[in-house]
Amino acid sequence: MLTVPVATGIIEDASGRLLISLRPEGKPWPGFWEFPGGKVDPGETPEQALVRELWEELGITVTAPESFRVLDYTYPERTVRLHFYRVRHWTGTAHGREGQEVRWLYPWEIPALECLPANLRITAEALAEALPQPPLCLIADPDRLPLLDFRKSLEAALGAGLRWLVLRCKTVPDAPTAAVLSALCAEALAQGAQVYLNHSDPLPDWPRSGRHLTQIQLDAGVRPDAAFGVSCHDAVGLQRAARLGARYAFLSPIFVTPSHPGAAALEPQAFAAMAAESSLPLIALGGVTAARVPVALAAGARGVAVLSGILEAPDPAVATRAYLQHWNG
Ligand SMILES: Nc1nc2c([nH]c(=O)n2[C@@H]2O[C@H](COP(=O)(O)OP(=O)(O)OP(=O)(O)O)[C@@H](O)[C@H]2O)c(=O)[nH]1
Ligand SMILES: [Mg+2]
Repeated sequence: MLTVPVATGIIEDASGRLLISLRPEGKPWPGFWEFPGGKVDPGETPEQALVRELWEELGITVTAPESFRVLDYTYPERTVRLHFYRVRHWTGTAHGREGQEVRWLYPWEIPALECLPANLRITAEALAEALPQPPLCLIADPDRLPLLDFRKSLEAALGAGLRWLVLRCKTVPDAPTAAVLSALCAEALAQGAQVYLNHSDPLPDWPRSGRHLTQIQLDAGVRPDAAFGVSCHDAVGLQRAARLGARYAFLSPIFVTPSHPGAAALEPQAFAAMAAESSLPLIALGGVTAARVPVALAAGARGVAVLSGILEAPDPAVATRAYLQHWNG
C-alpha cells in the first residue's frame, strides 16, 4: 500500500494549551479531532506542507516549527506517515478558515474528545513531557514504618535526587502524624519534587502538586478539581482515567511482586499492548526493581513507581540512586 506523507502541527500557546480541530463531513474520519495539517504535495518538504496547510486551514503564518515525531499508522483506507511539528511561533489569529471547529485545550483535556487513533501516542508524549523528571515515583506509605524512620528514609531519597512522591495514607493519620506529613510535603516541594496526595475525602490541606486516586475512588465518582493521576489495572480503567482528565496512570502489576506472590502479573507484553492504546503516559508499578527498569521502559512505560524498593531498603539513598541511574546516565 502507498504511504501518504502528512504534516501536522502541535500548536502551543503561551499557557501550554494546544490547538485541535474537528474533521469536517466529507473527509475520512469526520467528527474526529486532530491536529491541523494535511497531505504533503508532490515536490514539497513536510515543513513546507505544514506552513501551507496551517495557512489554508487556520489563517496563520508559522515561523520556526520544530520537528517532533515521525509516526507511521495504517488506517483501513491507507497508511500515513505523520510528520508532527511543534509550533510555538506564528503570526495571525488561528481560526477555522474552512468552517471547521477549533479548540485550545490543555494536553490532559484532549483525551475527553474522540481523537484520530494515530494521535493517542502523541497525546501521551505531550503529557509525558510534563511528568516530574526523572520519572521515578516513590509511593510512600507512612503506615509501613515508624514515623521517624519514615521521615529519615524519605529525606534520604529526596537528597539522592527523588523528584516525585505519592504520599499514600490508607488510614487517616492522627494530628501529630499529620503535622509531620504536612511538613514533609512542604520539604519535598521546596526541593523541587512534585507531591501527589493519595488520601480519602476530605483531603487535608497539606501542600501538594495534585492528587493521586485509586481506580476504586475514580469509579466511585471522586473528581479532583486539580492535577491528578490514577492507579489502574486494566484497559477500561485507563480509558476512563484518560477521559476524565488524568495526567498519568500507574499500571500494575507489570511483574509478579513479593508483596502479592499469588497475583497474576500483566508481564511486559500485555503492558506494552495497553501502552500502545492509551493516550496517558503509563508508569509501571509492581515488582519493578532497579535492574528491571529498562524492561519496563522498553514495554512503553514513561516512568516507574516503587513502594518498598526504596523506603524499606537498607540504605534508601543508595536504592534511589540505583533506580535513577537509568535516567541520569
Ligand atoms: N491533519 C491531520 N491528519 C491526521 C492526523 N492524524 C492522522 O492520523 N491523520 C491522517 O492523516 C491524513 C491527513 O489528511 P487530511 O484530511 O488532513 O489531508 P488534507 O488536509 O490534505 O485534506 P484533503 O483531504 O482535503 O486533501 C488523514 O488520513 C488523517 O486521518 C492529525 O493529527 N492531523
Ligand atoms: Mg487537513
